[in-house]
Amino acid sequence: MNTLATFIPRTVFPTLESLPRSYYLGHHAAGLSKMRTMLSQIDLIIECRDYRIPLTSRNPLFEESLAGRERVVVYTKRDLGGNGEDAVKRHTTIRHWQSPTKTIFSSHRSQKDLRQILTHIKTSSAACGALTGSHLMIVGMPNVGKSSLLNALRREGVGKGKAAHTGAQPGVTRKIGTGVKIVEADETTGAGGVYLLDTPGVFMPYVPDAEAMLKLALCGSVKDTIVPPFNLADYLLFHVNLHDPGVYGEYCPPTNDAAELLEAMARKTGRLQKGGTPDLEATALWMIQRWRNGHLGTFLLDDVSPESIERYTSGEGSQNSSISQARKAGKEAARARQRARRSGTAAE
Ligand SMILES: Nc1nc2c(ncn2[C@@H]2O[C@H](COP(=O)(O)OP(=O)(O)OP(=O)(O)O)[C@@H](O)[C@H]2O)c(=O)[nH]1
Repeated sequence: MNTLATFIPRTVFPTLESLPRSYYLGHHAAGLSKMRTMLSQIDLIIECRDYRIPLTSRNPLFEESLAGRERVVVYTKRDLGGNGEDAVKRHTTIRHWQSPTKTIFSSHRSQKDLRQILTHIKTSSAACGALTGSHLMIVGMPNVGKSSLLNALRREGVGKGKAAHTGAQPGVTRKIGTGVKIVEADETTGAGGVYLLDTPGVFMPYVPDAEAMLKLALCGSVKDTIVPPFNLADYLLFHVNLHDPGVYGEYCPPTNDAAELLEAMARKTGRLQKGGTPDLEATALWMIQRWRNGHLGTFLLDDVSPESIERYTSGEGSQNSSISQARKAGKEAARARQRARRSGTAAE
């Protein structure tokens, strides 16, 4: 019997209440505060979000802290989200949601996408008419692809090489750099050049639910040690099965059991511990990396429909109150640690 035809994937993933829900680091807060002080010199903000999680990778902090500047939203890593009719429909839905803010879907390797971003930048810069040039800032969650986009825009715009470091783990950029030229000045029109400022990725103070944390972790927005790799691989398997369980056919038949798949992968790829026991954690990390590189199917983790956007936006109020609750809880925990240190009972 064809197991692929009879296989029934899970339609619900269990809530993992014990997962950490915060990852707001010192350099995130410092970066955001510096961005705020520089805002008056900025003509346009490029806000990057991850195409695979268009709703979940929106950081409300950017709305709150960087308001009052023109903005363009760029959904990065579009190549990892799949194409076809579904993509056209979802782009329309997202654009409608973001309207009147300009929204662009991009892959850092697509010349067409880069040109579209550059055209928008040039139009917007011409409108602000600064002879000394215009200054842009690129912001977004950690690992969303800001530095890669900056390098790609520079390559496409002025034909120059890499200016910013990039990497597969979050937190490669920790400080705001100096402006990098991405468009030359135009002597015929008198328009100045366009300079883009890279910034450190900023995580949200508090993630609204455990599933959102799994999505952010899977897309690489938090370090791979924060959420147990087995949970991440299990959540990934849940999504892979909903799209095409055939993609892991070389390892095992369709399954809802992450341990079964990981064990088969470990044996086939030689990820074994002493005594030949499969190393499930190392294999989970390898499986996640394969998906991040587009090898286990290309699809979104967020549901994008007018209804899900409505649910997301109606939950924003509670999200903002969770942010203030998280801040209060953070301050209270710091005070408790201080009291414990003073009384000599600290147990950190
Ligand atoms: N497939 C694909 N990968 C991308 C794209 N953009 C970036 N990446 C990859 O995503 C990872 C993170 O990219 P970075 O540019 O370092 O991300 P960042 O937002 O600057 O990261 P922080 O330093 O944490 O702020 C790297 O492994 C990039 O190669 C894209 O459009 N498509």
